[in-house]
Amino acid sequence: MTELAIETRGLTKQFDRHLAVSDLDLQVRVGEVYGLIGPNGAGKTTLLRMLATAEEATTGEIYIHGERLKRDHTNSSLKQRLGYLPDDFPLYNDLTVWDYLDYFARLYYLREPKRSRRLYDVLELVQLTNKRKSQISTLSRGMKQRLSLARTIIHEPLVLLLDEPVSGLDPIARMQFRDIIKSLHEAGMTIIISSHVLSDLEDFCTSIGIMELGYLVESASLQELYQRLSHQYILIGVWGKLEGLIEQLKNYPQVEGWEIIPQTQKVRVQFSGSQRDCAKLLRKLMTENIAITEFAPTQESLESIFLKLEHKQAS
Ligand SMILES: Nc1ncnc2c1ncn2[C@@H]1O[C@H](COP(=O)(O)OP(=O)(O)OP(=O)(O)O)[C@@H](O)[C@H]1O
Repeated sequence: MTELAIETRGLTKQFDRHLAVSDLDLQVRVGEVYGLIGPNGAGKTTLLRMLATAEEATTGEIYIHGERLKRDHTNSSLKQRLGYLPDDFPLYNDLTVWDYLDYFARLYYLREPKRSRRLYDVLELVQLTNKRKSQISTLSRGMKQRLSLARTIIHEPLVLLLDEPVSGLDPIARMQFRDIIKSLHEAGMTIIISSHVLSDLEDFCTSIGIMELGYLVESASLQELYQRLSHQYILIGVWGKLEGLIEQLKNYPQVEGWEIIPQTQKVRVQFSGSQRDCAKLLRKLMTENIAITEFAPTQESLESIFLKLEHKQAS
């Protein structure tokens, strides 16, 4: 079994009488991008704050790479492995991008020449190299968020905790931010990223957890969710009449149904087979002389899978 980067056991946070996080057992494997979804007030921020040691747990335990994480000063090297981007971290508007990052690098005792090299590397990763001399106040919101991410990873953490990092960003800024997360994932980092919108996370998470009212109500790898709940669809286009295609579909065991798309020569087929079965269907249609112009298998979107889980608030 792959090593766990993050594990919590019975993690609970109570504010007065209110349970913000309730008896939570979370497991995130090394190298995962774990999307934490949940409506406002579900407990995502509180959970991330506890993982980042910014908040004390009422009860329960946290393990990072198998080592118990404590809030006291006994495990500073373990804390160094964490990078935390809160949802409201202030930037110092009067500083330049370079000076800002340099300041944080010094806090982590990075010395020259390593410090400058690290700054250049991080700036390149977040695509802000040409803005290094700009004052922070002149940056766009997307650039500021990428700069915050740069600050979060300056000390090369192994585990990254990101609280709603793309909320409030426009679609292009979101895409740029997502591309950086993908690079960090490829570099082997373990990442938890929260959002109340599933579509923000869908294209790069490897696992998803759903929180509701302090509870982790679902936690699974995307692969498992797809296997459990997804249907595959194949869009098939033909040259000429559709009758020949429909005849073939009627006799094909894994075809569960189809729908003709009006005013086109296309059919949307619901298919229960694997990728290999898909290839077999295509070969069969070709040998039956069906003039295929398009054959596009598509997996059901994560959004519609989540609706089936009936966590409607989260999806
Ligand atoms: N310091 C605090 N004192 C009292 N209650 C708190 C405190 N922090 C959070 N809460 C409560 O705990 C619950 C969970 O809040 P939390 O911010 O963790 O949720 P969230 O899922 O991150 O929501 P959002 O998407 O709005 O950030 C909420 O009901 C909130 O009001």
